[in-house]
Amino acid sequence: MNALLDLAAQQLRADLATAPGRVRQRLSDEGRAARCRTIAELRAAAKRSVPRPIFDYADGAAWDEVTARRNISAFEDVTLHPKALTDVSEIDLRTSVLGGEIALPIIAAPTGLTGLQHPEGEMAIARAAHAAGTITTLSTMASCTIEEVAAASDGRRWFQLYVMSDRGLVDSLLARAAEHGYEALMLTVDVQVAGVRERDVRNGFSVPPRISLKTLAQGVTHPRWSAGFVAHPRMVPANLGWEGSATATLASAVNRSFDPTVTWDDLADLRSRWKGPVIVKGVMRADDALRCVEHGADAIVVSNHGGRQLDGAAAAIEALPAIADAVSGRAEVYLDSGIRRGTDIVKALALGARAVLIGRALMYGLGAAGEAGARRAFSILEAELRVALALAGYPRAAEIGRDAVS
Ligand SMILES: Cc1cc2nc3c(=O)[nH]c(=O)nc-3n(C[C@H](O)[C@H](O)[C@H](O)COP(=O)(O)O)c2cc1C
Ligand SMILES: CCCCC(=O)C(=O)O
Repeated sequence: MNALLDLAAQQLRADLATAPGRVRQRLSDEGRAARCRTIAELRAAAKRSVPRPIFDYADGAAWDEVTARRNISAFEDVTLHPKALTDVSEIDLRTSVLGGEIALPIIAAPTGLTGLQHPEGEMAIARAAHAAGTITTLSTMASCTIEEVAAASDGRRWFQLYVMSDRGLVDSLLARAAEHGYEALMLTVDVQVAGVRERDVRNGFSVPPRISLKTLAQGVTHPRWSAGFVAHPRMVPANLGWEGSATATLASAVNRSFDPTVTWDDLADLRSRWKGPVIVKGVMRADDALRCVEHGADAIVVSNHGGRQLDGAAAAIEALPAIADAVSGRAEVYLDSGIRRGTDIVKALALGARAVLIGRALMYGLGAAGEAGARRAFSILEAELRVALALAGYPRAAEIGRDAVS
């Protein structure tokens, strides 16, 4: 009995001695990130951590959000057919994109106004992507500058372009991206005009944020987020000269500055001017994919912008097989929109994608726990992908094919 009590007392003393360290760890970004075991848990943590309008900007989608939900449910409609008795002692996630190897077939999607989730914004995403051995894509609407992200982390970087009516601005963005080592240009073609995200409308989401009693109350109830925001307010896109501009809804700012006349001629023009690879993002039809190939695109991203643009559009995973068939190896095909699980990635690879891009998974991670949270998003998906490939009987991610799914 006495021996037992001694043991308990000893353990209690040891626990108390390490308690401050453990409390610090629990409260640290690393601790918060580590407690999230799934992308869904990162989402729940982000929802608690950042003001509601900022969570809604990332989480929300267009109109009834039907396509956003369908992006996820359509993965459930794809069935895996596991192959028996293959040696899965070594799982190889490597693949090559645009002539270079990446450690896993997951790339950071371009996201605008990322600095609202966390002041390190796209710098944190870049560090997390590079730590995972993959590529980061910087948005035209990024909160951090082209130069800041280039300086923040060594690794492969792509630059995503929205064609603005001010073509001088486009020229200067391209020149800065090329000068700072962004190897590929990703032209996004599904924001002809701003999609209507009703959560943003309801929340009065605007750039720069409008300060009201309601937003102040949000700030008070999210003190960790507020401390970051006050120290490094990243209120507007950093590369467009919008500093000091009057508050406007995101949709009206986009509709004022993006060029709705963009056509295939502009793709041809960009193709001839950009020296590196060109990727077209937001392709949902086989005929468009073929036209991209004819225009010299090196890669396309099958994407409906995470359901944030045309509600009612098909899920990206539904559009993928016909596009992969039409392209038939003449350009690389990637997919985004709805990736939340390792099995989603297995399904996308099986249906013809060489890699996937992730948008919200990283936004949730960043909102929940900054760079540690973004790293966590990569590590959760990587771990799930490893187990899913082993159980599917395909030890090499690059070799999974159509026979694995129906
Ligand atoms: C908060 C947020 C901002 C985005 N900003 C951009 C952008 O500036 N440029 C772009 O091409 N796509 C943008 N997207 C779309 C993503 O690149 C990607 O297509 C989408 O997030 C994929 O769906 P997922 O979030 O389900 O992974 C954004 C997405 C989110 C969630
Ligand atoms: C409306 C375009 C702004 C940035 C973006 O692409 C997004 O929020 O999805």
